[in-house]
Amino acid sequence: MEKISHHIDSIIDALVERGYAIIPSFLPHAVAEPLYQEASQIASAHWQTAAIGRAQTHTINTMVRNDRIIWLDDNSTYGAPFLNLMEQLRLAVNRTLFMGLFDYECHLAHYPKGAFYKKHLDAFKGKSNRKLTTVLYLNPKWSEADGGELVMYGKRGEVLEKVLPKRGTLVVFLSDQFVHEVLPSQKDRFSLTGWFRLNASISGIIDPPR
Ligand SMILES: O=C(O)CCC(=O)C(=O)O
Ligand SMILES: [Fe+2]
Repeated sequence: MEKISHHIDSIIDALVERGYAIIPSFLPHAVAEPLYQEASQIASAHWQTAAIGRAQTHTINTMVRNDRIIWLDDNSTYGAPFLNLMEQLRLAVNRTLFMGLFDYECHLAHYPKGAFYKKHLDAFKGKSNRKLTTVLYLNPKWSEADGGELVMYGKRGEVLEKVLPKRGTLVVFLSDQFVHEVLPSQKDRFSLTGWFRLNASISGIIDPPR
């Protein structure tokens, strides 16, 4: 508990300072292991091909990404402790940064050998209610030779960070600020990707009543 609130404080400090945070060993082994076991045992038929965009712009393009996903619902027993931590993060961000984060959506992602996700932004300014992205890695062992790094880019296209998808590492960033990509993975790569969102009715599509 002590450790988690300490992590949440460092995430908030890093968000204020540079718009993103990378916290190795954020998720305790006892929470990561059941999630990993669950994810790695789900039969391949249950995973859906990941799409790009939502609703009208929902398209499947395997040239851009070819990972596979499963949305996590609130009833997931193995997901509950993680969702609980994200709720603590949401409340702390709202309390200190007044971001007005309303809810959190999250999916498991499986990148089989050779899978990647080319450079993209998770949200376009004013066009999406996704405000803050989280990525949590579940792989018990990962080395540089396994590839699959998350690469984050700065405003001039420079590389800001290359993150190895090691178990327990949490990455948090402002969804409309950082272009990023997942380099081809040399082996099965499991993660949880989520987005804190504004209430859809106040995300710039419909003006709130005054
Ligand atoms: O798995 C990662 O490192 C990043 C995934 C990602 O960029 C996404 O799902 O939008
Ligand atoms: Fe992304």
